[in-house]
Amino acid sequence: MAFLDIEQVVFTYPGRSPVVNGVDWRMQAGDFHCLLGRSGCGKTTLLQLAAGLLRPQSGRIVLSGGELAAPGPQLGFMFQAPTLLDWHRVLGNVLLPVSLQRKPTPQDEARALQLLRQLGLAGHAHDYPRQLSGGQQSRVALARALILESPLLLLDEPFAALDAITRAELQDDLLRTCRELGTTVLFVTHDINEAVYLGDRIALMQGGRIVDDIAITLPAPRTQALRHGPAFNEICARVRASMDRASA
Ligand SMILES: Nc1ncnc2c1ncn2[C@@H]1O[C@H](COP(=O)(O)OP(=O)(O)OP(=O)(O)O)[C@@H](O)[C@H]1O
Repeated sequence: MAFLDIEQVVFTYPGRSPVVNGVDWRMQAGDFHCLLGRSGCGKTTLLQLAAGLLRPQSGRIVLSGGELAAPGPQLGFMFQAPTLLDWHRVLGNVLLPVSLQRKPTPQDEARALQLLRQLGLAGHAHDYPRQLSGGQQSRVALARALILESPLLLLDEPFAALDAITRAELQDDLLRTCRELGTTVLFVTHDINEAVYLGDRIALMQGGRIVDDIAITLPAPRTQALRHGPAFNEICARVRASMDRASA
């Protein structure tokens, strides 16, 4: 049995043709799954279905053996914009998913501070978001997505707005933290290079369907040097060719 099982899922916005059109996709526990496709092919909609934020018109989504009805603590999210609360300090923002369920304990605070330390923000716990750079705000959003140690993390182009160096650093932070926690990840991107660097598998989406699901056979843990090697470029070319075949 897969950890997250998307079975024959169809979703249509009112007055349009189906945006997700019979998706079958199985994700194994502990794997890093990238969902790659051109703009407008339905990636965000599929992620929102996987999160329980949208309900499929037909088909079903099964998480750990149970049908998914609504978002809950089993899921962590991060979107393209950090969406921090301006009136809360960094620590309060990281603790928000806990605060929505109960009063944070000293252990929760210690965990939040540890995540901030791991993400290079040790000295910023009591700053407000407006005092941070864009990359630092994204790190806070990542810590917030990780605070509940949810078994499934859903990320929608979380680093798209960042400069290349900050983006590479955050990719490594994300990989390291998810490996340590054994998190299953669904990461939406339209960047082939990013998908190959991060993914254990890449699902290609085209016209509302998953048209390929490619295993990435690069060594782990990934290091930035890998990006300059022939194996990396060869896999990028293979993924590109598969995307071109699907859209031909
Ligand atoms: N709330 C909505 N109401 C109506 N149509 C929508 C809505 N959200 C998305 N769509 C349409 O559904 C299609 C798929 O959108 P979606 O955001 O899922 O694609 P995407 O692959 O994530 O795109 P991008 O990479 O540009 O973010 C697009 O044609 C979009 O215009």
